Amino acid sequence: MSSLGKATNIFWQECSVGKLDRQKLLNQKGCVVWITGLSGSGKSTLACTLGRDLHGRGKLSYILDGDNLRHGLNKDLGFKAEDRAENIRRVGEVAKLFADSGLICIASLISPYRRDRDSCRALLPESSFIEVFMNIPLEICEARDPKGLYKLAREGKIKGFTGIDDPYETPLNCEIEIKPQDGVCPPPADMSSQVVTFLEERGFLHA
Ligand SMILES: Nc1ncnc2c1ncn2[C@@H]1O[C@H](COP(=O)(O)OS(=O)(=O)O)[C@@H](OP(=O)(O)O)[C@H]1O
Ligand SMILES: Nc1ncnc2c1ncn2[C@@H]1O[C@H](COP(=O)(O)OP(=O)(O)O)[C@@H](O)[C@H]1O
Repeated sequence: MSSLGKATNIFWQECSVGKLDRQKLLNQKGCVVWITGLSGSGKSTLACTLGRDLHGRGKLSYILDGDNLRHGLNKDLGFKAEDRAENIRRVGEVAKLFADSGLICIASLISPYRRDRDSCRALLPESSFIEVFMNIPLEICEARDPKGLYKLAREGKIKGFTGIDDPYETPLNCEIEIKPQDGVCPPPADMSSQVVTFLEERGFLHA
């Protein structure tokens, strides 16, 4: 299998230990839980809670957090649409490798463009890309504003801030939606258990 970019004369190297062997070792199935939503919607909170809950069940996961990756792998990227697209493309490729290693990869990024998220989905085997939409209204995210970024965006001190003067395209085909009930957001433990239940029902928590 290969997908050629700029390089020519490159070949795919097969090895004798494969994904199924690794999954058997870990007693789980590799997949990507892709958490998308506005800044302040609770993506990192869900990612960390889910990571801890999976760890408690003896399941190996790894978190790819947009904010964190922008300190290293993606430090050369800003927030214009093409930079966000490259950000998501890189993280999608890394997530694909983690899933192939047998891990439950938890990616938490705003990932505001549908096309970019769908490209990541297309990298993964059927049904192993699980899109989680943090459907939390802007007013709630803005009221939380833990980093003070919405305030700066409203004051015009940050340009192109998602939800203020930059777009967020809501998912059309997500597997899981997290949203307030009667105006109240589910607590982190409930958000996480919604995802754990999905993973369990779809057989990801066993080889
Ligand atoms: N202009 C603008 N728009 C949105 N977010 C901004 C911006 N500038 C800085 N930040 C901070 O960057 C974090 C989002 O990074 P991501 O890599 O997840 O963004 S994206 O997926 O490429 O859109 C985001 O983190 P979260 O609040 O955790 O979402 C912000 O802390
Ligand atoms: N389910 C929740 N209920 C109440 N507050 C939450 C919930 N999830 C996250 N928060 C709070 O909202 C803020 C933003 O959460 P965070 O996980 O950093 O969002 P994001 O990663 O999407 O920017 C934090 O202060 C966090 O403690």
